Amino acid sequence: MERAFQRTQVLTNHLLKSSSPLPSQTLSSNACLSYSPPELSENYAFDVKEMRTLIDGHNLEERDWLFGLMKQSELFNPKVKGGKVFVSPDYNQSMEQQREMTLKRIKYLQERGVFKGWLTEKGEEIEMRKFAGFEVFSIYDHSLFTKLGVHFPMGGAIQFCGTKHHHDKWLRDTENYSIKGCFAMTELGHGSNIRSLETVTTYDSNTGEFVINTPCESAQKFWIGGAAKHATHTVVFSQLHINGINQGVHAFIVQIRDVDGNICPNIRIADCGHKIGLNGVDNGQIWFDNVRVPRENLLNSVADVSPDGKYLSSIKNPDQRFTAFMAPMTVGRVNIAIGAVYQSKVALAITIRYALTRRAFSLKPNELEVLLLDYPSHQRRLFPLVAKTYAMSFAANYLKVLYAKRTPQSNKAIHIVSSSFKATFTWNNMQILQECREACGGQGLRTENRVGHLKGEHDVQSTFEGDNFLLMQLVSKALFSEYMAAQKRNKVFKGLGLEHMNKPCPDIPSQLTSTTLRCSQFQMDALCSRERDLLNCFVADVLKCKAKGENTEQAFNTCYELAKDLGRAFSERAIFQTFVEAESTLPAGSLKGFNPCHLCTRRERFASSSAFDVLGTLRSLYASICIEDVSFLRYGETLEECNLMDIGFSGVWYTWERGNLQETNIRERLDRRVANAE
Ligand SMILES: Cc1cc2nc3c(=O)[nH]c(=O)nc-3n(C[C@H](O)[C@H](O)[C@H](O)COP(=O)(O)OP(=O)(O)OC[C@H]3O[C@@H](n4cnc5c(N)ncnc54)[C@H](O)[C@@H]3O)c2cc1C
Repeated sequence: MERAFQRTQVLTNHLLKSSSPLPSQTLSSNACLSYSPPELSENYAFDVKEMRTLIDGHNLEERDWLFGLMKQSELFNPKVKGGKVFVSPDYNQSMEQQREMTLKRIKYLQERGVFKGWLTEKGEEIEMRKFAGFEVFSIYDHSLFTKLGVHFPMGGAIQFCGTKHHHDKWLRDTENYSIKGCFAMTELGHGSNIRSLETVTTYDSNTGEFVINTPCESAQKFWIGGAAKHATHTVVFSQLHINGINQGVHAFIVQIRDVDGNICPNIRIADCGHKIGLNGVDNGQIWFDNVRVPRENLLNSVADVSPDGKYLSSIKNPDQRFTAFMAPMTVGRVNIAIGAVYQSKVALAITIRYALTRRAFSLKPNELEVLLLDYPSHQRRLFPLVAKTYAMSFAANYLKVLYAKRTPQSNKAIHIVSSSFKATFTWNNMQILQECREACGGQGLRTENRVGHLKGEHDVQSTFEGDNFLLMQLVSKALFSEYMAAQKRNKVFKGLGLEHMNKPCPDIPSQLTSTTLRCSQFQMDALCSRERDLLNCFVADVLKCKAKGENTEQAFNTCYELAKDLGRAFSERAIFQTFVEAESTLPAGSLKGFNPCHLCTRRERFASSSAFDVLGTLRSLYASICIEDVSFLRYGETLEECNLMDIGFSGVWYTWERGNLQETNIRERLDRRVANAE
């Protein structure tokens, strides 16, 4: 017995020791474990604050205040490391705990006045404040971002689809979170195809009430963020049947829980359960069993029903009415797009810091192992993604302003640009997260290091608020309509950046020197040529299909591949344009005219390149990634043009890497390559 006790004692001591950190004197510090944050050891050749002002773009103080609020509260799990406070969710929490935590965080922020004016004030300033807020939430946690991203759009639907009595009745309570909102559009049977929703609402003129019903299982609302646990109200999207005529999809405010959180009569709710990410959001299913709501709960800015049951709308065309209903919903898409940019920034910041710390292999015997970021292959993996993220930042800033300053005339452009940017940014984001995960090796898989975890959290971005694939098709269809309208009325292209179509096709210079390749005009010409080429091909192919008897939808279906390429070409040209515009607004100074890659200031081979201009280099890099696109090669008019584009890509890289080869004639390299190939 005593021996057994002794053995247990020995084992207990052993286990206790092995679970505590190893005593430091047993291991000497090794170069591969020493870490100094780049901001301490690197001599930045540019003004970091100036760069932040440029890429964050607006409401910097507001953002810092929000970060400060998070750092002050235990709810945001603050931890002090190296004299700095870091906040991040506790990744060990269960789904239920994460949901409760998200709710508590929202309440904490609300009590400190973060959402003040978000629904009750109007104008550009408040819109930009909201965007800044969403960007900060997205840096912290996708669940916080998304839970607010379904609550405030419900408020937005009331704001835009409702009229004064809705505003007076609902907006203040929604803003101060005494009403917790959700947005019930998707059904089990219909997600992308919203026009075919199966929920049915009829009007009872005897009581002056609408009656909302889920007539079949496929009509149950599905995936509704906030519905499973917390939401008290929802905006329901439903077909409106008046006197036996279906007037199409309309939106109604419905209370689904009372103040104590009990589910209201004739409503059934189920939980969608655990997801691959975003578990701090309680997604739910909802069934409406002939739920009655007052006539006033129809959001009636576009259409109304009179007390005696007459359908009234100034928009007679059902297609236009549907578009008018959906127009205010673009804000969700804008928010997702801007959130994706910040996720890319988070992942790249973590990965590049890791690459500035981690050493692997020596190139010569007995030499210090090489830092990951000193490997050209590692630079090649990460720097194009940095360039992409800068480009997306400028494009996001443009999109926010476009939305904040919206007018009825700009709604179409917002719809098309937000669709294209949402799809492009979220796809880019997933590509960046995957590359970053791999570039962090095994550490990328540790949840605490965020990068791998973010993949699961953000995967849904390509699906909600419009499936990316379908959004890109929508963009191409819109471009087709622009083209046909311009031709039919014999008018010039105006808007969406398509004005280049009014000019002759740009010339690609025969002598492509590195200076030409780095010139923004050449890059813009190249991207415009690709867009022009694809748009011409797409229109020609759709018209050919129609001539063979297909209707327009069938023709779009047949030409899906061109539609996809055209959507991408439009996006990349539009994004690039915002880069050039952002650059042109800057005075020459710290951000124009320093080392091409501040991440590499201590690398010898960049030491001689201090005359470079970081934004110009990142812009060239972004252009080169786009120009590399296979579809450009496929649709280039001549073989020579294709090859020029091909060499354009390597040329930009080549000059960037070598730094001082300003006068290299890239054509010579092309000729050599073509000769070799033959
Ligand atoms: C975590 C999460 C949260 C969500 N939150 C909400 C919410 O709060 N409120 C809400 O209303 N909804 C919400 N949704 C639903 C979301 O908006 C839908 O999932 C989305 O609209 C896609 O619909 P679907 O899932 O039915 O996909 P489907 O429409 O079935 O699409 C499936 C695939 O088919 C493809 N496809 C569809 N049609 C075509 C076509 N014509 N041609 C070629 N390909 C096609 C699509 O590209 C897609 O890849 C949420 C979803 C998730 C996963």
